[in-house]
Amino acid sequence: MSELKRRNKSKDITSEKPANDVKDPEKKHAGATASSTNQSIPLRVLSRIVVISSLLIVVYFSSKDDKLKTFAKQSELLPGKGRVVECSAEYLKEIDNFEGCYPRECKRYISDKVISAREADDLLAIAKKGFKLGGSSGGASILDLHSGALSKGQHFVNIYKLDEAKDLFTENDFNTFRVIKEKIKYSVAHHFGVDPSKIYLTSPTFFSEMTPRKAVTIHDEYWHPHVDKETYKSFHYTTLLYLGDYGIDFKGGRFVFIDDKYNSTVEPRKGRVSMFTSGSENYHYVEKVTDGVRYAMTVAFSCDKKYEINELKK
Ligand SMILES: O=C(O)CCC(=O)C(=O)O
Ligand SMILES: [Fe+2]
Repeated sequence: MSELKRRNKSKDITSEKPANDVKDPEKKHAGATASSTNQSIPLRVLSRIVVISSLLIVVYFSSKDDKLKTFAKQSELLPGKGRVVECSAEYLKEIDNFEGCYPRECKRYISDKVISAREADDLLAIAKKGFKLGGSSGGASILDLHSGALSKGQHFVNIYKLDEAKDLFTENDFNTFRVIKEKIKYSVAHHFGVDPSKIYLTSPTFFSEMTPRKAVTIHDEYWHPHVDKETYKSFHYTTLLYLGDYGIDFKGGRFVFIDDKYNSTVEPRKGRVSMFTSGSENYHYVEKVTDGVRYAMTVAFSCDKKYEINELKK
């Protein structure tokens, strides 16, 4: 912009010069002077228009930045931070069918106190063991320990059917998963005011691995805005457990809640749990990862017992 201003300024000076520069009186007939003065007025106006428009452009873009607010920073240790949002009508209508599962309020809630960094590391080690045997050819892979689904190339394989995976996961691994899942479940029940025996672990519950690699199939395109309830029918409460740190282990990859006035970002932090009602009140997306590898676990709960999945067992 300063370059624009500088150029406009120099245009102004050039346009005024003939009017003031009366060194050769012979050339300075009244008509000639009048005509250069007339010319200088529109140029001055024009230059002001250019300056004002440039200012408006700057204001527009900086106000766009204001529409993105950080809700949870990676560098802060949050005991708990929530924001209440108005439940969508469809969500309430559906959830009304399930006794004990109706939330006190719809919201998103972030806590760094539910799961420790040590527990997150233990889970990460389990996830990495699995991902070693697969990996999408595009930027996003998943591993679902319940169904066995593992991204491999452009498809999915069942990890439990791979010879190399026979003794990959130990009883201890499954116990680690179960303990963490239970802690998350009780935390959801507590923060949404629902009966813990009335929310059921549901599918898909999975580890995700996101990289800057170019997407090859639609499954690699994790950055599209979506409503979880529409993507995954059985979801009523979504939780995300982050297994790495934004800005340290990877760049990009912030989680973004899309709201009317402004969007709110959650910066992943190891052990951070984000929980929210899965209706359209919590429309969201994940920014593209631009560097490093981002690991997280999606754990979801349904109010509908028919969507309950079994505990992990050896
Ligand atoms: O990993 C995340 O932060 C969010 C993933 C997500 O939106 C989903 O699994 O539905
Ligand atoms: Fe989602």
